[in-house]
Amino acid sequence: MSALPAGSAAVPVVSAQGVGKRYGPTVALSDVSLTVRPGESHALVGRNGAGKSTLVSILTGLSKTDTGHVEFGGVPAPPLSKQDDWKRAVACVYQHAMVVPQLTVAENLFLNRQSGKGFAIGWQRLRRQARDLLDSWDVGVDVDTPAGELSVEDRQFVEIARALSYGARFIVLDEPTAQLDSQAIDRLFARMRQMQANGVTFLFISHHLHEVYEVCQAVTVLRDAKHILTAPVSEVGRAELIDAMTGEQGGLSVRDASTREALAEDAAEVLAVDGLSGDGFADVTFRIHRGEVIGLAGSNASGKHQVAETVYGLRPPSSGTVRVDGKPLKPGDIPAAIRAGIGCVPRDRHHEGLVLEHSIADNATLSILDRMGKGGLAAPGARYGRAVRALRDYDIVAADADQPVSDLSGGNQQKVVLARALAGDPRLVVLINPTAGVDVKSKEALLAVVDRVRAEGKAVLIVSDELDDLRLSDRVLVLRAGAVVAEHRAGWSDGDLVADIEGVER
Ligand SMILES: Nc1ncnc2c1ncn2[C@@H]1O[C@H](COP(=O)(O)OP(=O)(O)OP(=O)(O)O)[C@@H](O)[C@H]1O
Repeated sequence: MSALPAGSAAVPVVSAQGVGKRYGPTVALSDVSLTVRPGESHALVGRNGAGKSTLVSILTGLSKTDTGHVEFGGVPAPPLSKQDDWKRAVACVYQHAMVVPQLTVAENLFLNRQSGKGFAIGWQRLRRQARDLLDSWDVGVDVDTPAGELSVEDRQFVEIARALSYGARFIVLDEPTAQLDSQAIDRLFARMRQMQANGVTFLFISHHLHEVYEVCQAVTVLRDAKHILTAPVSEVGRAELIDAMTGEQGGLSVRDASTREALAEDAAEVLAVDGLSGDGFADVTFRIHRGEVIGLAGSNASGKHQVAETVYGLRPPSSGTVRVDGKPLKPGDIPAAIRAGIGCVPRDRHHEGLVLEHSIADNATLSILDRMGKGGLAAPGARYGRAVRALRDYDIVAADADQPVSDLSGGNQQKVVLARALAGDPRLVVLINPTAGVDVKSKEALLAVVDRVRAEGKAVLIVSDELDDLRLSDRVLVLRAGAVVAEHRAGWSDGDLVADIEGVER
């Protein structure tokens, strides 16, 4: 396939018409069309399971349509067997790294593309080519760094540069902001605008609708596998967008802790963290009582994740103590934390959260197998029953509870992780970015579940980049450079909290 005709407003960069896709009984896409114009950033939004990733897999040559057809720049998409042709047309930057972590940036960029006769000459040229490529797109990353050591932000830029080096000028960004803090998001958006000005077109997937308004010019909404609307962003209001996504009228409501009754004076203490220090944080002290929610806020470098991960035993502290119900917790020991009554939603559901090839029922009950039957063998009926309840309680879109978790959309996988965290009736729930990848409406449902378990008397620790997640908190502790620098009681204003997170005066 030849390179895309650039800059021609008449010929769409990509045009998908009447696309249909089934997975067994599941209709993932039904008669979906999408047209993306050159030089725009086009948002693709929809609730969890709406079909966004399925459409992306078709637009990037990873899977085949059952019906319909796709064109790039007016030319029919290549057959799936011609992956090099696909690479010249389009690339997707996923939330999860598509680089080989042990290899350097230069090797990742030009892997399998080395030329030059002698080995030594080849390597030098490879490094120079890599540096030239990154310089030409203004990406300030050292080409000798092992890719596994890159920040998420730099890794994404390297992957974008790699796509551009194949000639692709159409790039799909699949929830690119999910793991970035606000400063990194600003940098990403600035870079997107700069690349757009240089002829790059983006398809941008995000559950954060304000980002759609900030960086996109057009938006397409999918719902229940169908195309609902495509319009210029300037012509669709936020409420209308949410209505299109949900098929219902009415906005969102996330309960703010300031609207509920104050915590009882005599509420028992569940978690006591004293003088806790470790990798990336120092001397952190706080308490959480029954029925109380504490939020931890800060940039990605603030140490907030490390504090929470130390509480649930993923990391050993260098000093300080964690006590649950007055009893010291064995440091760095997750099973001990679970036995002490801690349930957690970890930071990365793929590595610490789920057994992807197992069913929803297995995953949702993983933390409580020992309690459901002798020797960890729970009766299949009991597990299935619990899982069916989880599907309902957590708004999980799935064919049934026996479906492997790997078949679920990203947001629905996250809901299974939350179901599992709460399945064991823990005393303390530690939630790290609990609504990452979860659509706006499901987020409301998940936060309502967290509020319910709080009302039942559990203690909750929420670490999140999202202000909506933190609104449930009685108090939000702000960390900067590993230290708690501010505390905000429920009812804080967004501006004040963000100013403290960023460390700027207001
Ligand atoms: N490999 C698969 N096998 C079976 N079903 C699948 C498979 N991949 C996706 N599905 C189903 O297809 C539907 C669409 O999923 P898709 O991943 O495209 O949603 P999404 O819009 O990307 O959601 P999210 O926002 O949660 O990422 C879902 O019902 C999902 O369970």
